[in-house]
Amino acid sequence: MKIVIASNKHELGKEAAQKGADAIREALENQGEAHIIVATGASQFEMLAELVKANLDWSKVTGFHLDEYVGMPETHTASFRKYLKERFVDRVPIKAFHYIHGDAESPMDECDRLGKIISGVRIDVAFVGIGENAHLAFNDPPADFEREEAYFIADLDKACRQQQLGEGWFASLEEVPKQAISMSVKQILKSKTIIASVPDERKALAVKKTVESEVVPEVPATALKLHPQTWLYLDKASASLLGEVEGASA
Ligand SMILES: N[C@@H]1[C@@H](O)[C@H](O)[C@@H](COP(=O)(O)O)O[C@@H]1O
Repeated sequence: MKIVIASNKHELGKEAAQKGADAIREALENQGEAHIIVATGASQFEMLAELVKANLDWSKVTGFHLDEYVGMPETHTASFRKYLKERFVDRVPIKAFHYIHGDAESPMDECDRLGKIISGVRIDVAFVGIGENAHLAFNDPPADFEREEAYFIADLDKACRQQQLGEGWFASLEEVPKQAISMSVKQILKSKTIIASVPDERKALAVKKTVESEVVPEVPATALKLHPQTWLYLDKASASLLGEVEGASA
């Protein structure tokens, strides 16, 4: 895992977006098309704001949605579809974007539908975040690193729901859904390049555990270390609890 420590979250956004755009460009040059995974959350704000400015042939890029709450209508302020639409999809002339319909009548069928679409597709870049509990998408601790399905229904525990509430997308804990449709760890790790954008002090402990612990299900984001092309973008605040990190560039 390569670690880059930027001076602040805006620089982080610029550097992560540039790395991602370069990887997309390379895929376009080599294969004539590119497939990407896009995450949501406050941690992706600056990166996405820069990525949409990248000079790329977006008409040859297809996107996949990382996770969404079960039962969530697209109009809700916390909807990840709404977020992706407003901050990414509507801002670039992208070929296609495969949203997770959290409010599908059968969430299981929705997982199967998306699983069929993504299976066999070469994913060039996955843009992800890491939660305060070190989750990856909604692979909460302890995460199942061996899960084969591309998408699954995750039960969200109180700690996870509390974190979502803390970010300000919901008015009360009762409003935070108890389930989500999430991409699996295995599916995320199939991506050729993984770009994890993780700014802010509230992530400092999760970052420390991710970097310093062994690869363990109790710290889901440690799975990123199994991948040879993971780039972890931090700012000074999220890196503040790290000891001397070998190979980190400031
Ligand atoms: N499940 C989502 C993930 O897709 C996101 O990458 C991560 C970090 O979120 P945030 O950036 O809001 O801290 O946790 C959220 O809850």
